[in-house]
Amino acid sequence: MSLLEVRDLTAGHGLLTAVREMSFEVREGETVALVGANGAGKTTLLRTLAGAHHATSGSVVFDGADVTHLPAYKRVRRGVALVPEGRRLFGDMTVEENLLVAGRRARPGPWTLQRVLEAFPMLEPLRGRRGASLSGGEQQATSIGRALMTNPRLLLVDEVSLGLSPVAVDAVYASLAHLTDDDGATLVLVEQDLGRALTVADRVICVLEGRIVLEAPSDRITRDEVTAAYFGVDRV
Ligand SMILES: Nc1ncnc2c1ncn2[C@@H]1O[C@H](COP(=O)(O)OP(=O)(O)OP(=O)(O)O)[C@@H](O)[C@H]1O
Repeated sequence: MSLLEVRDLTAGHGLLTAVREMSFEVREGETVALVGANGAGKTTLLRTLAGAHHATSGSVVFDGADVTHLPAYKRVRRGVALVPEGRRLFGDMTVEENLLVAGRRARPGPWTLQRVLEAFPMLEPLRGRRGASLSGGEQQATSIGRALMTNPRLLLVDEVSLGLSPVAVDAVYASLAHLTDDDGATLVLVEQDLGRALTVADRVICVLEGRIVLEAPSDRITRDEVTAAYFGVDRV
C-alpha cells in the first residue's frame, strides 16, 4: 500500500496556480526526487503536503487517511515532517535546543537526541553552538535532525543541496542514505542536481509549470530524458 497518495492536487498563491492537478503515490520505504526548474512548483507542493500551505482542490491521503484539511502540527503527529527550504533554524538557540524543541511534541518512536547525534556525527561537537553561527551544511544537518526528532514516517526535504559545498552535500546525503537503508525511511526530496537525484532516488518526478511531466524509476531513465522534461523540450 502507498504511504502517500496525492490526487489532483492544486495549490497556488493568490491568482497564481503553482501546483496543477498533480497526482502521484509514494510507497513506504521509497525515495522520490522532485526535480524541475526554479518556480516549477516544487516548494509549494512540499509545503502543501506538509500542511504549511493550503490546497485549493484535490486531496492528500497519508497512510490511508485523508489529511488534506489537517493543519501542519496534526500532520506532524501522524508522521509527516518537512525540512523547509532555507532551513529556518532558531538562530539564537543552540543545536541541541533546536533539536529538543522539535522533540517536545514528537510521536513515540526511535528518534531521540542521542540517535540524531549518532546519525549526524558532525553535530555532536556542535551541540552547544548557536544555530545562527553554523555553516550551511551544519544548518541542513540540524534541520534534518530536527525533523527526525518528530519521528516521521515520511520526510519531505526541500532543496537538499542548495548553498552547500560538495563536501557538505556528500555528508548530508550519507546521513540520508543511512536513514533509508537502515531505517526504511520514506523520503520525498527536492534536488536541483539531476545526477544526484538519479543516484539517490528510486523514482524521479519532474515538474514543469506546476504539472508532472515525467515520472519514472531512476534506473530506467537517462539524464537527457530528465533534462528534456525539465525544460519542456520534446525530443523525438
Ligand atoms: N509566497 C509567494 N507568493 C506569490 N507567489 C509565489 C510565492 N511562492 C512561490 N510563488 C510562485 O509560485 C510558483 C511556484 O513556486 P515554487 O517556489 O513552489 O517553485 P519551486 O519549483 O520550488 O522553485 P524554487 O526552486 O525557485 O524554489 C512560482 O511562479 C513562484 O513565483
